[in-house]
Amino acid sequence: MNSTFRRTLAFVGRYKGRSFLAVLLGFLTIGANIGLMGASGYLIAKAALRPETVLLVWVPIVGVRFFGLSRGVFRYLERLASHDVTFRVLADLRTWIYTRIEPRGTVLLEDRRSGDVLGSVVSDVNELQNFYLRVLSPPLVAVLAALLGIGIVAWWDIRFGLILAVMLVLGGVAVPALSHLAGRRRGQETAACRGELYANANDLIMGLPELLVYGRAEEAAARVEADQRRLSALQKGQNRTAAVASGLMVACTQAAMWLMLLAAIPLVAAQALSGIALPVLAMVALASFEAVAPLPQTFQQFGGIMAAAERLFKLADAGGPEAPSASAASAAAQPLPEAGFAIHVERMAFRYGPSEPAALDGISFGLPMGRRVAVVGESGAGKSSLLQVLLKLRPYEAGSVQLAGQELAALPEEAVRDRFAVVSQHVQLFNESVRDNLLLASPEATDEEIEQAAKAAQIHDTIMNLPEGYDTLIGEWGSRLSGGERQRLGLARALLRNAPVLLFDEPTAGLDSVTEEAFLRQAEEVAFPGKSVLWITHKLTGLERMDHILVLKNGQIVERGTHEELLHMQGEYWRLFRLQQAEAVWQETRG
Ligand SMILES: Nc1ncnc2c1ncn2[C@@H]1O[C@H](COP(=O)(O)OP(=O)(O)OP(=O)(O)O)[C@@H](O)[C@H]1O
Repeated sequence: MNSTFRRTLAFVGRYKGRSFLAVLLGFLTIGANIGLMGASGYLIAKAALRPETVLLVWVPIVGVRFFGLSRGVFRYLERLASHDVTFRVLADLRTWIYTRIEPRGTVLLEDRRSGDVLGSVVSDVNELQNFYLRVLSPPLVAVLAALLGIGIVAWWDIRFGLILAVMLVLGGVAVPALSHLAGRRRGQETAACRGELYANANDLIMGLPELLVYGRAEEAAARVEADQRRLSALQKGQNRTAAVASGLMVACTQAAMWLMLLAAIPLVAAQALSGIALPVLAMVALASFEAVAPLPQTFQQFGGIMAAAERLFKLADAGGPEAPSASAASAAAQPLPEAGFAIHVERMAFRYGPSEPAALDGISFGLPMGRRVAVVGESGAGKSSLLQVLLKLRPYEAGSVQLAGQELAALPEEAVRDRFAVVSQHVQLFNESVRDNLLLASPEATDEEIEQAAKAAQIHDTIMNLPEGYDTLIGEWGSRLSGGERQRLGLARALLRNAPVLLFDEPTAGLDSVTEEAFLRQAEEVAFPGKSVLWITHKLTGLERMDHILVLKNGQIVERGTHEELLHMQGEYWRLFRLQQAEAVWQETRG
């Protein structure tokens, strides 16, 4: 918790000057209120004594006007300054978290549920806007303003200062701290209950068809209702605690005023104190409580804000230590050729973490320019890991990976990714127009180039049948696309990119054999020519088209050769091939 606080504080630390200005303005606002109340008390008392000339009350009248006006101005400036600091800190945080997760974006999304990542980035960063506004600034302002109030009353008599100090600590610190302690367990239960309610409601809505079919919908709805009832009860309890706390705070404020009067009246009676001091003391005591009024929120929100910061830092740290900057990596690197370069991998090893077993070990192969190499293997063999290393999403720990004779580790990430086009199993479509979705791969492509790519990938006719052709928003249409159509859009995207190396990551997973064959044919006709192709798959279909096949098992290459050579060997490849054939026959007879 301590280090989280310090790390969060460091973001505010960049704006020390502005932060202190905001605190100073906060102090001046409350100071003006104390001045206003004090001057008003003095004016009322003085006026009640019917002064002979208005000149005698002229100073307090000016004081009331001055403090009344300046309070508004200070409050406005304080809001401006504190929100300026807050939004600067938020902008820095967002940029920082983005630059930390961007190079490992796909990796992070893979490791966790993408909703978790989004939730963390959006709501946790938002939660942190309260760090300065609710946690940092109010206690500082409170201390300064309370000292001012105490100083003013202590000027008459030190005992008044002591009374006010004790009551401010009671009302501003002890009451909120106690109510926070009393409500903490209930707060945790509420958070857990809310999570359960969301999860159960989500299950109910998303799983409704299955629940209806199995006759369990009512049971699931009852669970959601029970959660809702429990949540309401917990919230009621929380509100009760908050109401008691705020009542106690008001009681402390009033008690401070009465105690002050009780202490002052005997002094007035003994003529040790002027009667005019009475309303001034009472009013200053009341006004001083404005300083501690926001502290209950500080207590309430501190835990939640620190938890949000902790989640964010965890997310940012998930990819390991801060990556060296692109410029540092590129300092020694020559630009990669635009086209036609070979990839060489030599005894490369990779693991996901220091305590993880090697996911890839002793990997050596070459992808000469214009050749087609397939990497095959069962689930968990290490295919995706290899792809991630090649795209520089994960660093290899030993051996060498060279693009055009240059070590991958020394090349800037963008330069590496620029030279690859990826067609993956999940073609991500964004809710933009079809054209914009295709332009993602190559923002400068002309309309003709887009059409050419779509025609080559045989998706042009499908697009032209849409209500607005290439300008149709993907939206609902995206979810109605068949698997084959999605893959063809992905292929069109990759074609538009016009990168020298094409990486296919399980491109035909989930496609039936007819669609798969059509996709393979299109890929071979329009995508392969003139490119280096790395085809990563667990499906051993269409591999006769490849120049070389690597068989991965437990992170190692156990066999290599052409489709025919590997079948002839009757080893791992042959075993996998026969298994898949048997499965296909079984599926057919079942169908
Ligand atoms: N994020 C991760 N953290 C730790 N280990 C991982 C991670 N991802 C994969 N692994 C492990 O690394 C090994 C290789 O996994 P990889 O995902 O590369 O296999 P794959 O051949 O692509 O499998 P699939 O076809 O199922 O995607 C496996 O033992 C897997 O458990």
